[in-house]
Amino acid sequence: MEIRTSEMGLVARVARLGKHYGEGEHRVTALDDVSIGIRRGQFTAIMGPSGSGKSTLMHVMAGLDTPSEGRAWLGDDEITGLGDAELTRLRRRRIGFVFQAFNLVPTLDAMDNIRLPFELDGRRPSAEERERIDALIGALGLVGRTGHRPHELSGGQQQRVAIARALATRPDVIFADEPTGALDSRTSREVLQLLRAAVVERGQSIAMVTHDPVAASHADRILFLADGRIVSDCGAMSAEQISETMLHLERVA
Ligand SMILES: Nc1ncnc2c1ncn2[C@@H]1O[C@H](COP(=O)(O)OP(=O)(O)OP(=O)(O)O)[C@@H](O)[C@H]1O
Repeated sequence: MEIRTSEMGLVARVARLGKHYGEGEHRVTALDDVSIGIRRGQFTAIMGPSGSGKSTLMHVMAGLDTPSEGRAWLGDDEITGLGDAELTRLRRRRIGFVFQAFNLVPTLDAMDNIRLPFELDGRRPSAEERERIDALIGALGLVGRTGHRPHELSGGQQQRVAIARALATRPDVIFADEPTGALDSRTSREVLQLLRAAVVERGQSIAMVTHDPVAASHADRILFLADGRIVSDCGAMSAEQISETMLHLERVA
């Protein structure tokens, strides 16, 4: 019998993953035989040169993209081969997303965007959840902005709404793609501290793609990708050590 993902102390994992685009001489290999797990209660950063496969790996792990080869699990559920409806349900219950393109609904104001995961799950936030949402709005400096629609907010404010939305339902795992990309350094630090608190205080798990060595230095573990493969799996590192590793990978890429 197969060992379950949870018994391995993981919240998500992939095995022998491959992802290709195009055919023949146009074929691009985005992921090449990747086997890796995201550990429960850890903040994992995923780094690597541009085009190394970071976003593809995160999208496959989160069930947003299907692999060409290999298998993927979210918790104990294998997601490879699941239909759209089942995948959507799993994602909604288990995952929070913070993506570069924010993925906010343009016609909804900030508060309704934050409450959207509850709405989609067919329920209203409980009193405790409403309190958590208010605390997130305060911590993210969004007080007074909750009635604004995305186009009335700056890029950084939109990103903070996306972060509040991802944390509001307290999902098992949060997938974040460049969550601090649109933020100034002070707000970045606050966002990273909030993500850390989700891990340390509430035992949630985070996988974060980033180019920023300072952002990655908040992580417990750093995975480095190059040419679609995991080339290094490290514990916490300083921003300087991370920059050096990245320089080395970019030189050999
Ligand atoms: N839809 C697609 N069609 C064709 N090729 C793609 C597609 N998506 C990604 N790729 C290619 O797959 C490889 C990995 O892309 P991916 O976006 O995962 O890299 P990344 O490490 O996230 O890059 P970046 O840091 O620049 O965002 C790249 O060579 C990219 O050009």
